[in-house]
Amino acid sequence: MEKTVLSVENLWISIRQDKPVVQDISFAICQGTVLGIVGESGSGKTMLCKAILGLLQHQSSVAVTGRVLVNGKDILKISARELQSMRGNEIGVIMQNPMTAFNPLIKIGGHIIETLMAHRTISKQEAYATGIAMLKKMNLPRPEEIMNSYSCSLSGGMLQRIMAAIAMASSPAVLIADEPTTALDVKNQALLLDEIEKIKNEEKPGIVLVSHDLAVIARIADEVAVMKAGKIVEQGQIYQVFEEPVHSYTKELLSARLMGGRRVRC
Ligand SMILES: Nc1ncnc2c1ncn2[C@@H]1O[C@H](COP(=O)(O)OP(=O)(O)OP(=O)(O)O)[C@@H](O)[C@H]1O
Repeated sequence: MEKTVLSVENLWISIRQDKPVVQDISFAICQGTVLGIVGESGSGKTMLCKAILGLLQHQSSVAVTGRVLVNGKDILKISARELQSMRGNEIGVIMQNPMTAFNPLIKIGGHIIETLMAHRTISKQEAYATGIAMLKKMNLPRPEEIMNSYSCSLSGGMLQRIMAAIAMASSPAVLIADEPTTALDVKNQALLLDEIEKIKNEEKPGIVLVSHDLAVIARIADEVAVMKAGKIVEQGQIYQVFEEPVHSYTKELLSARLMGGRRVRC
């Protein structure tokens, strides 16, 4: 039996004492398993990801209760310093918009070397060589040229795969990917999904993958959770939920996808 790397228990999130935007969510993810999260806009998917990344509990307007255990450590209880070290070391992230993830004034090589040196005891030269190897592993062409480029001169698809490489630099136990393919064209979507599949099979993190695109979830995820209005309304193995949905909202979502013979986003 694979080890549980992420366990979310009875998570509630409220902003400014309004109605909770995440309500009593619980799930667990094992090593090498992908949990896909789907649901309507505003259902709380991104807030859930932010809570797992420990980005919410220190905000005065946000109340977070429950437990988020990464490798057994509760993200919601640890100090800001411990959290900083866990992010990058034990939790990696691929965000939706690669353009905003990189400082436009720092070369890609600078980002990669800084990340590697923050998490490993290595020299700048070793970090450079490791960076080149990481980019090669993500099937990025001409890695030396990429190291010497600024983000504005690279495509969104390339930046997204570079972000995936950086996220995996310290082999984190958990990878959070919130809408990683949304800003990409079909070809770059496929390339990024190839890389995420490779990461899943070779490095075996537990992956939370949020996507509006049910085809993306169907391709990569092992399990799926369907969110509506802050709650998980249905959860299970991908083939089970997609082939025999039980909740009316899941049925609606799946039928909407095929409406008019065209694929639509949920
Ligand atoms: N900073 C904020 N202040 C107030 N409300 C917020 C804030 N951020 C998010 N919300 C609210 O929290 C709820 C959940 O938002 P969230 O971004 O998690 O939804 P989502 O499922 O990721 O949506 P989408 O698919 O459109 O990205 C929404 O009702 C949203 O309006």
